Amino acid sequence: MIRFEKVTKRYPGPGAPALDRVTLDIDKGEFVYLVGTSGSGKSTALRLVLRELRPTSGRIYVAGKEINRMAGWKVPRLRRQIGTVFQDFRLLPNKTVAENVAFAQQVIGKSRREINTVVPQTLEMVGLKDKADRLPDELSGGEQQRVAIARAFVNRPMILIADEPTGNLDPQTSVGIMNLLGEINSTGTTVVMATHDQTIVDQFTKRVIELEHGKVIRDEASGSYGFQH
Ligand SMILES: Nc1ncnc2c1ncn2[C@@H]1O[C@H](COP(=O)(O)OP(=O)(O)OP(=O)(O)O)[C@@H](O)[C@H]1O
Repeated sequence: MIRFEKVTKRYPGPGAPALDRVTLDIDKGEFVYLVGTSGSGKSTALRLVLRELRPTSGRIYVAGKEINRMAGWKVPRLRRQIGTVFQDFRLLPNKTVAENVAFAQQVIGKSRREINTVVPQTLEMVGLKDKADRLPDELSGGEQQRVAIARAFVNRPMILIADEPTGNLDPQTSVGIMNLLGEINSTGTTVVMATHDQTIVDQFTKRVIELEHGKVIRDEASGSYGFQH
């Protein structure tokens, strides 16, 4: 589903590359944690998958297509197949919960009829059916993250990218978010989650890919946050 072949990314200026000849393969339906200290290249890797950045060298395939050779007009279609969730939720503050989720469908031209069916279903899935008419700032952090996940999932993407989704949440709320990401993964959506959350990685055991100075230093099918000696 996602394949990096000797991918190097250098930002302008001096210094080591942010990613250095990274090769990895993530299959459809996998759940993968991307771990590593701050600056190790996690966000860079995620942004490359979205084609928000272009690699300096190497090839990146998403769903069998080499995305750097893809014409610019096809990039929106690529991004529609990838849901994104961030640490800071990024909800539209003046729109209600339901409107935030509906917006993701409106921008890709879904009919009102479909939106009226799918948005309530998705809000039910994330446990927010009763809060559809609230504004984001009337919700807890965990609830806001559920809205963000509903918005990312409402178009049933092939891939869900989550960059520190539990970074602003307390441990118990984080567990609820992980259960939800697990549920989404069980529908066949590939989940790639960059995280510093050791407790979560050790509790919800999944494949772990660790980056250090832009290189893959560990890739374990069922790993923990830190290397186990
Ligand atoms: N836009 C940019 N311009 C220049 N250098 C950048 C840019 N974005 C990231 N970098 C550098 O690339 C390296 C990797 O950064 P990246 O954000 O991918 O790391 P990260 O593992 O996601 O870190 P964190 O855990 O803090 O989010 C760092 O050295 C960083 O300073």
